[in-house]
Parts: sequence; C-alpha cells; structure tokens
Amino acid sequence: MKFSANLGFLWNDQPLPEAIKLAHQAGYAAVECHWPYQFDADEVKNALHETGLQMLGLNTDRGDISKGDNGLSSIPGREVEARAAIDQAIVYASKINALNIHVMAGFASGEEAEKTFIDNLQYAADQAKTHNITILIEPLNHYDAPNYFLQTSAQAEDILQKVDRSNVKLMFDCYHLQIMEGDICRRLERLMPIIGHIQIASVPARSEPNTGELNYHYIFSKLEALGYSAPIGAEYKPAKGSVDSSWLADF
Ligand SMILES: O=C(O)[C@H](O)C(=O)CO
Ligand SMILES: [Mg+2]
Repeated sequence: MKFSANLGFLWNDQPLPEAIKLAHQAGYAAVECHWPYQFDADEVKNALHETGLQMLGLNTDRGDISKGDNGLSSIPGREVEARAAIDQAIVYASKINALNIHVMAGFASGEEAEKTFIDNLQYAADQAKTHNITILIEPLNHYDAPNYFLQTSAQAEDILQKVDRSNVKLMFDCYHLQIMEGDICRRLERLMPIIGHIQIASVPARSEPNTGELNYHYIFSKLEALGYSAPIGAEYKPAKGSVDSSWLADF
C-alpha cells in the first residue's frame, strides 16, 4: 500500500514546504493538506518538485472560524462566499498541480441546504474541469462536527447522483464512516465507483492507524483485491504530539 501524509495533522507545526520534505523523508508516497492558503504556492510547488511528491488534495476555506464556520457550500445565503472559496481553491490547486479539492459543506440542514450544496458543487465541478481537478465531498462524524450538513455515505451518494458531474466524487474517510455507519469493507466495495480518495486513522482516538477498533491489515487486503492502488491518506493526529511514522513499516 502507498500512503499520503495528511499535512493538516502531520508536521502541522512546520511551514508547509518543510512538512512536505519531512513527509518525503519519512517514506510517504504523496501528500495532502487542509488549508494551505497562508503559504506561498511557488514555495509549495518547489518542495513538491524537489521531493517528487504529488499534492493529492486541499480543502476549500472554512469561512469565519472565529464564528464557528466549517465550510460554506451548503449554507443558503452564503453562495457568494462559498464560490469565492471554491475559486480560491481552484487557483491554488492548479498552481501546485493538486489533484483534488474537498468542498466543505458547513453547518446546515434541510432541503434548501441540499439545493445550495448541489448548486455550489455543480459550479465547482464546472470550474475545476478545465484544470483536470476532481471535487470531493466528505461525510464527517456527528461527534467531531455536530450538525455538519454531510454525515453519511448514503447522503453523499444521493448528492453525487443529483450533482451529476463525473468529476465530483466521495472522500471515504474510514475514521468518520466507521463511527457513523461501520461495515467498512462492504461499503468500500459497493461505493468504489464513486470514491475519489480514501483516508484512515484509528477509531475512536483518531491516532496512528494500526491502533483502535479498525483492522487496517484486513481492510487493505480487501482494497488490494479490489485493485485499489492510489495512495491512502494518513489523516491522523499523532498520539504523542510528535510524528512517529514507524507504523508505515507494518504495511
Ligand atoms: O476532518 C476530516 O476528516 C477532513 O478530511 C477534512 O478535510 C477537514 O475537516
Ligand atoms: Mg478526512
């Protein structure tokens, strides 16, 4: 299996270009991040070039985090801000040749929120297409993100059908979906055609993947049997605060 270091959680005390180099030294095959916007895109691009790593993905800006925003794209009345965040992500991603953009839904519920999310995702997909960028949506668990608009894979599947764009896919985060739904292996197999990226962490602690209730040896053997060969996102919070990548050797 190949792994992508999620630099939102790993080496997140370092400037992004430095974190990319540290991920390379630790043996990761790719990198991904959350919100890279404070870092100069040329410096990030140079670090990617120097290490030969690809940036798999980044997130749209969350909005005003001091007011509790966690994404904007499903919030009726905030379409202008949501689309500005999508535009910003596309410009940054295309500068550093990132493959995917996770469009964050935010806190909302109901039919109007669903319609807003679908409209914004269609906008994002159409803008991203010319840059060969895939748009991702990700269900988040209701403990970490109570009242987040997107919470289950069934809801994501329904949204993807309604969005009806081939470059919009599901980010299957095993950590969130184990908490919300379980049945991870059957779910991965069934949803494989709409999966754009997979992320892992232990459950429930969200720390190093080889601890906790999910058996990743078993899950990876199933993914291998399904022919999945893309790098898997190691999106975990290091248990002791400093990154120990020795778990990579187990896989
Ligand atoms: O928290 C996660 O799982 C994410 O992947 C993310 O993008 C930030 O919320
Ligand atoms: Mg995730």
